[in-house]
Amino acid sequence: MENELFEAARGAMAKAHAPYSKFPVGAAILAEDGKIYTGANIENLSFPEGWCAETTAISHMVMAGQSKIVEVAVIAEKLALCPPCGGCRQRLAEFSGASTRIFLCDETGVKKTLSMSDLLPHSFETEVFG
Ligand SMILES: O=c1ccn([C@H]2C[C@H](O)[C@@H](CO)O2)c(=O)[nH]1
Ligand SMILES: [Zn+2]
Repeated sequence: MENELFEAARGAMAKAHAPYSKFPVGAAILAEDGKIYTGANIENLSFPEGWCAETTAISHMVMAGQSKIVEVAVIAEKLALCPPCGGCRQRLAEFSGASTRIFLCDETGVKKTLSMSDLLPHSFETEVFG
């Protein structure tokens, strides 16, 4: 599944809209239903209005009715590895467990595997919202 997720993330990266940063990113999420949901970064001329590949993939997963992430793969065209940004770590954590695996890929495959708790230790938790 690791390899399938890598291929899906790479395919998603090809759809990035990143004319400003020229930094295409692709993400693929394996959800509880066994399906893969993909995303790419989508930038905007008004720079802060763009968003990340992981965020697009989460949107696709949620709109398909899924709320549990099993595994994630992320790939960028121009970096050896592309660990999710802080905001995406928080968004991924919303639908993950501490041991959910995140595969950091380059163009040849999975290069590093981290857990959600590696990426976001001491994450925000509260019982205030039930
Ligand atoms: O984990 C990351 C980090 C960055 N980006 C995007 C945001 C922006 O479009 C470009 C450069 O930061 O890469 C992602 O999609 N995911
Ligand atoms: Zn991000």
